Amino acid sequence: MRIYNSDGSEPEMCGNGIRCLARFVADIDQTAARAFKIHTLAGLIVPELLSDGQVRVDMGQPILEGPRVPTTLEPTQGSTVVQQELTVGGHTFQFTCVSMGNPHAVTYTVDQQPIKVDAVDLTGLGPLCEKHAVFPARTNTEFVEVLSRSHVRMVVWERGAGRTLACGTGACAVVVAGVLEGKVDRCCQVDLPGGPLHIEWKEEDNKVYMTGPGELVFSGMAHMCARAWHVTVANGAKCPSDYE
Ligand SMILES: N[C@@H](CCC[C@H](N)C(=O)O)C(=O)O
Repeated sequence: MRIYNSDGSEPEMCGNGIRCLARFVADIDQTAARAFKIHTLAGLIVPELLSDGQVRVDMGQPILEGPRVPTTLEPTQGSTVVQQELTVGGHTFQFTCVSMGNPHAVTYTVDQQPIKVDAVDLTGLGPLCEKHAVFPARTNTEFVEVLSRSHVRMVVWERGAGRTLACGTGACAVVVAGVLEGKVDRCCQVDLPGGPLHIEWKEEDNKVYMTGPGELVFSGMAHMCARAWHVTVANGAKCPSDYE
């Protein structure tokens, strides 16, 4: 799977995208397997269709070493950046930095107070975080409110895409960061503006598992460039006119 942000940049992974891809493949080929191994720039990712229609995804192990996230923020726990202070837009945040193949900066506090997501100035702060010099590959930024140890709310400013309704890799990073900060349990519901995701960071294998929906919203046809036709033809179309 390859994916592009709306600014044209190519991220390593997309949690929403991989659930949608699994749902799409299963819907167009009812005989297809119920679990898929999908190569991404973040490595092998394994989504599985559940009997209740949800998609559970083995998202792999989080990357926690600061330079590999990447961030130049000073590590606070071994090589991991946990609750490191950074002032952005006149406010001080405590960022925990996690890579799920793509980089995330997660904060549960603003000016030493717990975040209330409804009060976050996402369009003001998001671009400043995304392009801050301490994030050399830019970053996705998650602002999180704790409802209980097994339930949080988040809003996200995505690298290359801005405000979005949901971010699967972001929800995973939020739970990993929350566990590292001692704020949430390893199994946690994450409410996003687009709906909830269930995240588990398993102690046994150190992998993060994401469960959520993938739903058909619309279907349509598009004329694609010559390069894209190779993909379509390889998938069985006889000629471009099949799609006209
Ligand atoms: N903007 C992200 C890539 C997309 C993430 C996605 N929304 C998700 O669901 O994980 C990036 O540039 O890393």
